[in-house]
Amino acid sequence: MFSRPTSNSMASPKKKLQGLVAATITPMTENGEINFSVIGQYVDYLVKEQGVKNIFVNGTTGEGLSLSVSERRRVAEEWVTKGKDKLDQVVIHVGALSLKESQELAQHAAEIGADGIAVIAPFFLKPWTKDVLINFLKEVAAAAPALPFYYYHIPALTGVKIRAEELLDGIQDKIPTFQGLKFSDTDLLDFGQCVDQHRQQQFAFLFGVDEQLLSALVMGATGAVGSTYNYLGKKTSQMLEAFERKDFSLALNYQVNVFFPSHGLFSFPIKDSFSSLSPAFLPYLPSLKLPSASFFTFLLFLSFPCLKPKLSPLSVFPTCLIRTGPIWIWLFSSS
Ligand SMILES: CC(=O)N[C@H](C=O)[C@@H](O)[C@H](O)[C@H](O)CO
Ligand SMILES: CC(=O)C(=O)O
Repeated sequence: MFSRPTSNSMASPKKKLQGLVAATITPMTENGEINFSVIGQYVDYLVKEQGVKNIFVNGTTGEGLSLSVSERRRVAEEWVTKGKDKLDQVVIHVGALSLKESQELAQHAAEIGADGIAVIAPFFLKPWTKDVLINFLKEVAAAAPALPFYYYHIPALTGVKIRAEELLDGIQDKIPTFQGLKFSDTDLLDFGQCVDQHRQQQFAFLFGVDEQLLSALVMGATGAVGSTYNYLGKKTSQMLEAFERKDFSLALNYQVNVFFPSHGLFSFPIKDSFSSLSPAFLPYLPSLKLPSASFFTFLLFLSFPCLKPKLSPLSVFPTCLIRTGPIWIWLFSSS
């Protein structure tokens, strides 16, 4: 499973990023400040309870693009510090609309000792060709010349539809630190072609649609980055083991029964479920006002009591009731 040999093709060889990578949420206090005090606890939870030792910080799930640059820097620092000697790799997402901010974050990630950086395509004034996008990525990567660089392909959110396969063609000539792709899209043909066309280079091919991971394994994924590995890390490892043993029916059973129920749940309800860590940040705050988020949170609570590792289902119930209160009021008043 996820067992490609380590790369020696880049300027600064580092251990290869493989296996499960949890896209961490960013804990906040009720008044919207970052709650740094729980990050150490979060690291221990991932390692001990979920067996996950790689993290992806300030990405989609971490609401990185809703944070200020200074908050992003401090969040990255805290994860690196608390993860020291406990986590294998800490990858920091440093994408931004401003090239200068992105470069600042990349340089900062290198200074604090992160293990890699990832960048999404700028999504407001968008790059309209592959070359324009590559030029942007190249300038960011150059700000951290010793760090492995990952392109974070998430076209549904960025609106940048340049196929990953096209982007990867010749990418190491432009970005010598290019080390892999985080592919958050359902186009498995594009993903499979990326893997197939770069077998020699030993890049990391990290899949990012958790509900489809099994299909991506078949296409040659070497790892997976996702929000659900925060709380389904153990179960996903079991799916990976089943896949490795070629027990495809069991692997499919995991994929369908464990992941399909959570399909379409993005960071805010997932975050609600970790309410001991924080509510969601703007623009999702206050998540209590989002009926669907509250509803899904409730379902999530019922389906995955493990989400609140320190709490018993009984102690979680009043919280569920309070959080889903608006839904019940709405349901009763509209019936
Ligand atoms: C849009 C988004 O947040 N995608 C995540 C990673 O890229 C996934 O891990 C999803 O959260 C996950 O597949 C649940 O739908
Ligand atoms: C899932 C993921 O990679 C992210 O939240 O950015």
